Amino acid sequence: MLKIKALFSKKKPDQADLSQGSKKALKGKTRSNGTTNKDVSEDNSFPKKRHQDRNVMHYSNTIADDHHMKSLTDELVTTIDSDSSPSDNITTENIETVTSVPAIDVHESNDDEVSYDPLMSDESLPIQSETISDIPYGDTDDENLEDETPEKSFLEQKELIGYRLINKIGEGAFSKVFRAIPAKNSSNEFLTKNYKAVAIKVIKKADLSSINGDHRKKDKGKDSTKTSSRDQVLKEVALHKTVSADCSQIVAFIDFQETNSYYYIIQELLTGGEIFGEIVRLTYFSEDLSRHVIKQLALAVKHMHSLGVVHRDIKPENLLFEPIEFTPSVKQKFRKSDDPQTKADEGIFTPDIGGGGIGVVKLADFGLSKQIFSKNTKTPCGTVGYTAPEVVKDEHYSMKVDMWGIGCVLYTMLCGFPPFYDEKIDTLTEKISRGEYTFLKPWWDEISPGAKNAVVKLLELEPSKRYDIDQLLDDPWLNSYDCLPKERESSQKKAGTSERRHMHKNNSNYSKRTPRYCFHQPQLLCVTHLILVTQSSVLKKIVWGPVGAWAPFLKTKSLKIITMVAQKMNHWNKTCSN
Ligand SMILES: Nc1ncnc2c1ncn2[C@@H]1O[C@H](COP(=O)(O)OP(=O)(O)OP(=O)(O)O)[C@@H](O)[C@H]1O
Repeated sequence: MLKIKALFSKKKPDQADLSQGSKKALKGKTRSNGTTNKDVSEDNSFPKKRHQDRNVMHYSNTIADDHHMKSLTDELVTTIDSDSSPSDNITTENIETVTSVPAIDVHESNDDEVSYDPLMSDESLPIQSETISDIPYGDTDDENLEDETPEKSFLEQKELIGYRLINKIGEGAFSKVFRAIPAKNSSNEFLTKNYKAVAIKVIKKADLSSINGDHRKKDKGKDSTKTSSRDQVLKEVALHKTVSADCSQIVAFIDFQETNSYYYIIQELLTGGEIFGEIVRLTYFSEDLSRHVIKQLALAVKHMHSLGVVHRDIKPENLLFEPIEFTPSVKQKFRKSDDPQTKADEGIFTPDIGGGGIGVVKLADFGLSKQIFSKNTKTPCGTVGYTAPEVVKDEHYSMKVDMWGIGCVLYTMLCGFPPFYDEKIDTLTEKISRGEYTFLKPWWDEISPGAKNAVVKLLELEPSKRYDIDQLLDDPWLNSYDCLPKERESSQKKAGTSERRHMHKNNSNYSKRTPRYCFHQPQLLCVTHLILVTQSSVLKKIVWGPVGAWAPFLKTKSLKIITMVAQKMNHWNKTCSN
């Protein structure tokens, strides 16, 4: 089955992902463009709206009634079924009728396009007919002028209604992500109450059809490809909208527009960027900071699983965060494997707030998410290094694949390199299918048995023995705090599940020792960056068609990564020769 969603998500092996993510981290982040963290779902005031531009279709943000949801669901299920290859095991027995997926209200404004909202009355909708060019730029406060002045004139701006693109903040394989502001004097101005700025993922339709290399689709002709890509985007949006409602650990969905040339997914802006970049910056996270991230991720996954939705692409690149003020350590603590010259200070961890500049963490990117309605699904997807063995082995899998992904993230945060890596995709696949990973010395020497136990329970080969999300949330390590006095810790534990929502502090109790080890260089995160930077042809050997399809589109990695790797290798070489 061709998962077109995978094409949107430039799915790639883990280290390819790492390289991609670090590119952004290394070029630095803008952490000053604040937005409130208020969940959009709290605001019921989104108006139903339409505009009369014949070139633009508007998708209102309202939740449709059951009838509408059923018709969209039927359409999506049809899409899934018609998109399946014989090897897929998604049957109608496995798929119950979706009643929880809110439909996207699609309003016809172009005669060539289809309307999906038979129940929406025109009279009930305020008219939104302004275009961005109608909106004056000069009505901003002086202090906000810089934040609100577009960096340049973006092509993508032309067809976008009610938002002003300010600057590009990210790029996927088939999308660009912009920081934008709800335009003043537009019907979106009310959004500024909750969102000073938003993130807009722009997918160019032409790019989707040009990269859709699935031979089955080609056989069906261009139109079916176009329809399938569109359905896939609508499905991603519908799932994003569903799962982000009432969950503050998931990036909020705000709005969606489709125009002649683009899809625009408007979402909450997380100004810190990806957790991945922070792992590269800090080399690894302390146990308390790792907990801080995993707890929030676990709550997001708990919410998704309770809705029957599996994310299927949990990785550090898909965890975004809001920055917090950094408080330097009074005396920086090092692990014995650290290079004191280059190890960045994580700073002081503040309970309920975070540390290392990382505050609120939210799960993003629902391009591979799927609503499953029974235990099993069997669609190959995901990012190779973080993929569960049952997926690699092409067996049935379920929600437990997300638990494996959490295990990979936890492992990576704790030590700074992923649990499974091999230059050769075939060998990597083998390692994953055997669950072959180790707590490598010296990097894992100072990591607590509790943390290791959590990793072991998450990276359990047999899905039925692997932690489920509730077991993870009850894990003793996840609910203990290195930084807190024991009395406070036990009282926090007694407080039960409500405590799960709080963040905890670390004053770091790691011992400071001088490193004198010969490092296993190829296992290290930064070296794996280098390997993939220089040997990207490896990516073309990816076993899965859907994943292979994006391989040629992977971008050349930043020179800065190579420079950083060279510096680190220089240090390791020196250490080895001592
Ligand atoms: N809501 C957001 N707030 C801040 N940055 C974002 C947001 N959404 C995406 N980004 C940034 O834009 C980049 C690309 O976004 P996204 O991952 O959604 O695109 P994609 O095409 O799905 O990419 P991928 O191929 O990695 O799945 C990400 O690296 C992320 O850093």
